Amino acid sequence: MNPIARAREAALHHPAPRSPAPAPAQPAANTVVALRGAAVRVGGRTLWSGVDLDVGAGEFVAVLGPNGVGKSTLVKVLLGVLAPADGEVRVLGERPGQAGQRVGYLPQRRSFDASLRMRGTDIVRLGWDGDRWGVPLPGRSGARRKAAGERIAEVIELVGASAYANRPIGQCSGGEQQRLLIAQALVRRPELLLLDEPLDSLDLPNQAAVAALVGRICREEGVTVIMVAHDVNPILARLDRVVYLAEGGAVAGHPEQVITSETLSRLYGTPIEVLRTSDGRLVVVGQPEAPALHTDRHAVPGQGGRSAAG
Ligand SMILES: Nc1ncnc2c1ncn2[C@@H]1O[C@H](COP(=O)(O)OP(=O)(O)OP(=O)(O)O)[C@@H](O)[C@H]1O
Repeated sequence: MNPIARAREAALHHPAPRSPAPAPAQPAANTVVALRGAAVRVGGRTLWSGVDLDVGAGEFVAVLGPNGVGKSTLVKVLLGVLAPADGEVRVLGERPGQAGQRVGYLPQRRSFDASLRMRGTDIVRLGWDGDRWGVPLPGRSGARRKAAGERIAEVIELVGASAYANRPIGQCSGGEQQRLLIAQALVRRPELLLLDEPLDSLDLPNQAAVAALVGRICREEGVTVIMVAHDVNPILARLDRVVYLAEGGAVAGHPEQVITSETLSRLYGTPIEVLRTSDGRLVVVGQPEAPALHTDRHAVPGQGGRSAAG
């Protein structure tokens, strides 16, 4: 039986699993993110439900799925910006939004006007004291300023941005801007870093460079990373696990186990084919779009499904 026929057979006869395996009742001690039976609703529509997920300390996890399935919305739930409609969500042992600076966040791509005079260091500094702009610091403000300056320089060095950090941000390339924004998210030494499509809009060399940087931050700095990704390939070799979201739930596990024709066909209830190119890249064919009107900034005109995993 060919892969499509096998997938169709599996999709017809085995309903999509709501979770990859029976979840433990309580998260393990080193669990950074835990979801139990979580569901999310926006605009009166349930995006996903019955999601069980554990992310352990120091893991590098990608959140994948078709456009509009609710990947960014998962990040908003973890940030505490949006309450889950059902189930339980814990971030660093607390309710979402309660862990403060222990969580760093890089939103979906922002572009800077070429004429913006703010320097890279100013952008990084916003991550340190952006919430206190204009408010004089009480007491030992000189010592605090010095500590802030040292940490900002340290994190700029960490992301390899020292050479251009004093340049106006609008004159930095997309990859340089992204490194500085990652530095901004890291400046308060978060234990968990939430990155929403940080590789989007970057050319291939910059995707590889930023992927390597995030992998290094995870391995060497011990930061747990959850990255929403449109294409898994640039980070595939560095990932501990992937989470594929679907309307009916989620599947999490090692990329080799999850990104398969059988698993994705079962999850989405429709035949999906996963192909591996000669250079090891994964290509997902036939992945459905979310069942709602959605402005699809990733769509390629004339294609029925995505041509890259994610
Ligand atoms: N506040 C809101 N009110 C109504 N609908 C919303 C709201 N926020 C998000 N949505 C919708 O929810 C769906 C999921 O959005 P989300 O941005 O999480 O998807 P995504 O998987 O990250 O998509 P993409 O890959 O295109 O970035 C989309 O259809 C979006 O239009």
